[in-house]
Amino acid sequence: MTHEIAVIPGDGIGQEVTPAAVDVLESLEIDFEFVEADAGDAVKEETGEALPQETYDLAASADATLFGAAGETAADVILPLRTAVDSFVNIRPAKSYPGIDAVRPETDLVFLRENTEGVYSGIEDRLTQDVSTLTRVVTESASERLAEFACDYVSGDEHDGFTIAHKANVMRETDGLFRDTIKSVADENGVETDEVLMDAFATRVCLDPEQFDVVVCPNLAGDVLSDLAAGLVGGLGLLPSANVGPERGLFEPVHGTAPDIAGEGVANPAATIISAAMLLEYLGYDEESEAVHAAVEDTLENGPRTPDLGGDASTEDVTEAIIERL
Ligand SMILES: NC(=O)C1=CN([C@@H]2O[C@H](COP(=O)(O)OP(=O)(O)OC[C@H]3O[C@@H](n4cnc5c(N)ncnc54)[C@H](O)[C@@H]3O)[C@@H](O)[C@H]2O)C=CC1
Ligand SMILES: CC(C)CC(=O)C(=O)O
Repeated sequence: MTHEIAVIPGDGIGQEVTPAAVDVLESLEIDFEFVEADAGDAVKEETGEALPQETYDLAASADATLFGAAGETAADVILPLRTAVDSFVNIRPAKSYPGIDAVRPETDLVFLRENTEGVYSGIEDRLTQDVSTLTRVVTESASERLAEFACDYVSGDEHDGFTIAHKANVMRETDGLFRDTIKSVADENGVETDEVLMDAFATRVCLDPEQFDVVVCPNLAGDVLSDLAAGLVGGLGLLPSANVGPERGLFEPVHGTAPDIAGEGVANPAATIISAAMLLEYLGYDEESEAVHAAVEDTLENGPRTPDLGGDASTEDVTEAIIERL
């Protein structure tokens, strides 16, 4: 069966790391049909639209989407694309790798980030010159859907329940509803949970990441805390993500367009290639997914490495090394 994969490189290093991940997927003998589409700052400059309707429609109908990054228009691109695939959870693993210089080499975390609401709902107003407001939306139904996914995710021997990170001591109604709903679904499913205030989490995870495993968070907290975890493991070039919906998924590195290195051919492709491994797993290619993870891990450990990891290799060198190992 052919799977249609939408490929949306976007801007900056998205144009470098996305083709690298497609090369890796193409090197596997899987019947994928890749369809490329535009989104981001460059297409907005040309056409006036950051997310052309045909790109949205492609993501909404493809079996899976591989996305790179968008620049200033990121919110106008990635948020609707996440909606296009009905992805209610953003899975963000943050782990350190042997051979990589990391602040906390013992880190092995997975963030399950609520992906549809919170402060990302886009309800913002400028009431007067002096006053602007933002409405934060939290629903029981979205929290339940995330909790059910989290319960499923931790079933099996690998995990002992999950941690809920929130700020319900201040945002009593919104984070209170989030925390209470998730806890109640977990209790019904016999899944163990603990909870932590997200500010305390930020300190504790830096001091001792091993006390955490799977962390369920509201949307913005998941974004910020996973970037923080990137700092513990060696940088944003290592953090992949999967936006998962019931029928489709969108896979993207956590990083942005990296304007400081864009165009130099030295962006670390690991985050996007690991995102492609998550895409393979989502579509049921478990063996191929494991092989890609293993090839990336071996390359990270033994080189070549891009400059962000202390090496002097190019994006292309690293991609070729991963493909050779495959
Ligand atoms: N999902 C998306 O499309 C996102 C887009 N952005 C956009 O990207 C632009 C730049 O944002 P920044 O805050 O600078 O974040 P960024 O993630 O683009 O870069 C932060 C730092 O990490 C480094 N970095 C990131 N990815 C790397 C990689 N693969 N290899 C080596 N080094 C890497 C960059 O060189 C930079 O020093 C902004 O316009 C922002 O709106 C930011 C985050 C996510
Ligand atoms: C620029 C944002 C819309 C992208 C981002 O950082 C995220 O939500 O993952």
